[in-house]
Amino acid sequence: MDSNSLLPRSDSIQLPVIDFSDQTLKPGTSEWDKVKADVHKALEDFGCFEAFFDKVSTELDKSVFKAMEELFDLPTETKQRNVSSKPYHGYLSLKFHESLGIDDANVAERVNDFTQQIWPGQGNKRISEMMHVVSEQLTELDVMVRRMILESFGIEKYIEEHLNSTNYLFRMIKYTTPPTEDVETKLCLPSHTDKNIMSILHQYQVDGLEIKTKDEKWIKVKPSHQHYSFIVMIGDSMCAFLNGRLSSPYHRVVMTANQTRYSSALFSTPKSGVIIDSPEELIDEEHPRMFKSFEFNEFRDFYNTEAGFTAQSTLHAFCAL
Ligand SMILES: O=C(O)CCC(=O)C(=O)O
Ligand SMILES: [Fe+2]
Repeated sequence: MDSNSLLPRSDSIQLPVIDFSDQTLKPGTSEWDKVKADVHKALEDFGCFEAFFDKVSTELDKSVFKAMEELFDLPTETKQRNVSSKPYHGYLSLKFHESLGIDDANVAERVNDFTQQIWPGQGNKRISEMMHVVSEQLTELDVMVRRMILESFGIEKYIEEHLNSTNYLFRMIKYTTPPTEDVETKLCLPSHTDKNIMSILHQYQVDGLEIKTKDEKWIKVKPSHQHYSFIVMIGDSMCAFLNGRLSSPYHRVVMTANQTRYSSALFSTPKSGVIIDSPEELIDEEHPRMFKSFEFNEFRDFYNTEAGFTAQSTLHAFCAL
């Protein structure tokens, strides 16, 4: 892996690749500042990038994949025990995908609560431990990227408050290909922006993720099919916090291969009660305030209404001034 990389692979619309594998990558070093500049540029251009992060070992990656197969192979009634008081946090089954969620996935007891839901009374120590470890490791990537973003906007003083304002949801997703020859209708997950702060996506061998570029073109994301490859993406809450200086990209999942696709996502999400408000440093004549301040649950509740769900941009419809 090339630590200096911001590589458009193969052609000009490939997502930038940024390497976070260097163990010595620490705030204050020249390497950190270089990666930070790459992160800022990639997020300005695409709202996302591919990260190389080899802290997640190939063994762990394989085990997580096997555990996901094992979990999704369980009877529907068993999976339905994964309930949550928060929307989109428990078991969901839609036409061409189903997902399971672990809230506070970087906290060992909470991951244990998840396996206790699935296997009441006994849990599953092996799966709890691996899901906890992978979530903890990805949390480090989330923290590095968010630290770099705030530094790159000169708002370092908010870093600790910002990092403490979120928790982590780990979601596992299984997709099946719609039985049709028509690529257009092979849409497994419709176009959306993520509502949270940041998302770290990982897929297991089968492609399908597409991103809409600023000039409204859908591009297929072709991550390098390696255990250390992740797509890091801005969510609406980060866009609002940054007064729109970085945008959350529209993305969707379209599958053409007749295969089952597994993916996982670590979502940093504002904690209940946290008010998302742009710092005054990001508001000036050239950048007038774009969004009202809001509490995340209100925003998510709006998304669950007809108006919120069908809006061209839920964020703009909810809190444009
Ligand atoms: O499966 C993927 O690659 C994308 C998942 C996604 O966009 C989501 O869960 O919000
Ligand atoms: Fe998404």
